[in-house]
Amino acid sequence: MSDSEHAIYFRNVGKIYGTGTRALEQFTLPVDKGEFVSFLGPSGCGKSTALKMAAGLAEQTEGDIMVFGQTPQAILKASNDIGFVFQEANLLPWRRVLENVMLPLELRGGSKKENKKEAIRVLEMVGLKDYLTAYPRQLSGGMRMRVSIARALAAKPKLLLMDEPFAALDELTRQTLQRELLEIWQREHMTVLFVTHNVYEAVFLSSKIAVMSSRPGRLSSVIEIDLPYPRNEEIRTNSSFVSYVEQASLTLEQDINRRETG
Ligand SMILES: Nc1ncnc2c1ncn2[C@@H]1O[C@H](COP(=O)(O)OP(=O)(O)OP(=O)(O)O)[C@@H](O)[C@H]1O
Repeated sequence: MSDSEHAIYFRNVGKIYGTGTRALEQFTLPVDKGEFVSFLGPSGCGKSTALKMAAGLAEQTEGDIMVFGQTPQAILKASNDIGFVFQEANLLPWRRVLENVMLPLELRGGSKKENKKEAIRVLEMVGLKDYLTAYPRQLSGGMRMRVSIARALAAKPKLLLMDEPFAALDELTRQTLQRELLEIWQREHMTVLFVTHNVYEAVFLSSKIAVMSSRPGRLSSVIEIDLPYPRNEEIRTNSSFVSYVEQASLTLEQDINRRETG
């Protein structure tokens, strides 16, 4: 498979920050187009660093990263193919919901009418069509995160990078948003890279989990999650689901034990 046939290819990637901290080492991971891949690993193992480099917001100090066959910086400059969602919704408080979602489209240019139509389409998709004129302060945390997701989707990214987007939400809201995200992913045919600490979340969402070792982050193992989509709530009690959770937890624990005894 050539590089352009992969959504992302991390090849022997290393990152040493200016402070001397080594965040990643020899990190290699190919991601096929249309996959849903989670990065699962202990705090500080370099998950966010890997995501930022894929977005072109930070640069690796070793190895290379290709996104649809190009460098992330080239993609960032030339297109809106990469969308980013952070743990905080990061909405502009003085802009209404619709205006927040229209912002990236406005920055890109195009007709106001078309931009508005697209913003409404994605807000409908995340279940917020009745809140177009609300301000962020009038929304719950889960609703604000939906706006943030809608804003990322408005530019129709081919690759969506999500850095612990549901970490600050209560468990029920988190589960609802997980289901909604999977529906959107399937409908829009995107590739998703999703950072999480949460083993259950990683198994529920992913077609593949990249388990990372503690800092400097390396790839410990890749777990293919062979559970059919669409995935609904019942799957969480399915015996295969439970054994994937055990497998991922064990891989994480083994790495921590190795570090403590090694
Ligand atoms: N801008 C920076 N300058 C210097 N060091 C940094 C910078 N960003 C991250 N680091 C360090 O790099 C390491 C990896 O950080 P990173 O945020 O990528 O980890 P993470 O796995 O996403 O952590 P968490 O799960 O806690 O969010 C950490 O030791 C962190 O302190």
